[in-house]
Amino acid sequence: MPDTPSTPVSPDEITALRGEIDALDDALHDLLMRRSAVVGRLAGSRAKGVGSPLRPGREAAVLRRLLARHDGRLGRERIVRIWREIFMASSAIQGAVSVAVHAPAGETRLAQEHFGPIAPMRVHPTPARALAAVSAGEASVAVLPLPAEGEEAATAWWAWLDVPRLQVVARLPFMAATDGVGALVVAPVPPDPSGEDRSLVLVEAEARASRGRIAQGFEEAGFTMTSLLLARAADETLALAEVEGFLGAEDPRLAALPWPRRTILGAYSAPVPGDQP
Ligand SMILES: C=C(O[C@@H]1C=C(C(=O)O)C=C[C@H]1O)C(=O)O
Repeated sequence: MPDTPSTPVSPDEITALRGEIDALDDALHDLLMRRSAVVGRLAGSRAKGVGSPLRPGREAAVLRRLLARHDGRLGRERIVRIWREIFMASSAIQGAVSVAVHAPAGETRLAQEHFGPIAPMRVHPTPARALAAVSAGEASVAVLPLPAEGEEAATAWWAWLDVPRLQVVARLPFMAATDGVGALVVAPVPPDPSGEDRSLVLVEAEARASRGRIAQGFEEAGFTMTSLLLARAADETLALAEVEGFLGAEDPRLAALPWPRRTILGAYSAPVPGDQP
């Protein structure tokens, strides 16, 4: 409910308040122009090398820092929305970003919220087609459904992701959602750490390995697991674990897993709490 002022505001006061807003808009606009000039220097410095301009981990770190200092009447979710637009405007300065989506459960909305309404977006009938568009350079990223329990190992996109050429770099939405819809972003570049991350590890376990046994394997190797899902095939069980932290290929815990085939599919920022209802 909007607040209703207890005393009426005089026309003079309204004019003064609007004048204050105009001055603030000018200041915001000046800052946005200055910010884009700095982004342009970063892009021109070659510090970022070639390839995708997107740094999902850096974006998450910026947002987390701002949310930690946030105060006042703007909702936290609004701050995320405003900065998503700023990030995408900055990315556009550094190179075009286009999105290939496979969206059986409303993932297109998540993709639009994350990459903005201006980024070219194409919906593909299968995850494989969306990934092929990224491989062919037709799209910068693919947005794919979250892995789900009980998927067929033969068709689950995450079971056949061509890592390290393609990797999971972000999880949508950035702010924890209550409707349960989520998506993963796959890019032809490695993820970058945000400071508070989770990684995806795929292992190939024995055909009849129990969930408890697999979870125990991860725990005994020293991982803190946040989720585990299984895809059964005739001759093996594929297990996808989401674990705490940004995992490097040299992490000794990987070598401590009791299965010879283990692959890091990528990493992303841990979801940030949303607005309190
Ligand atoms: C400016 C950069 O590039 C992009 C834009 C960002 C921004 O506007 O802050 C942050 C991360 C990148 O997606 C950067 O790498 O820092």
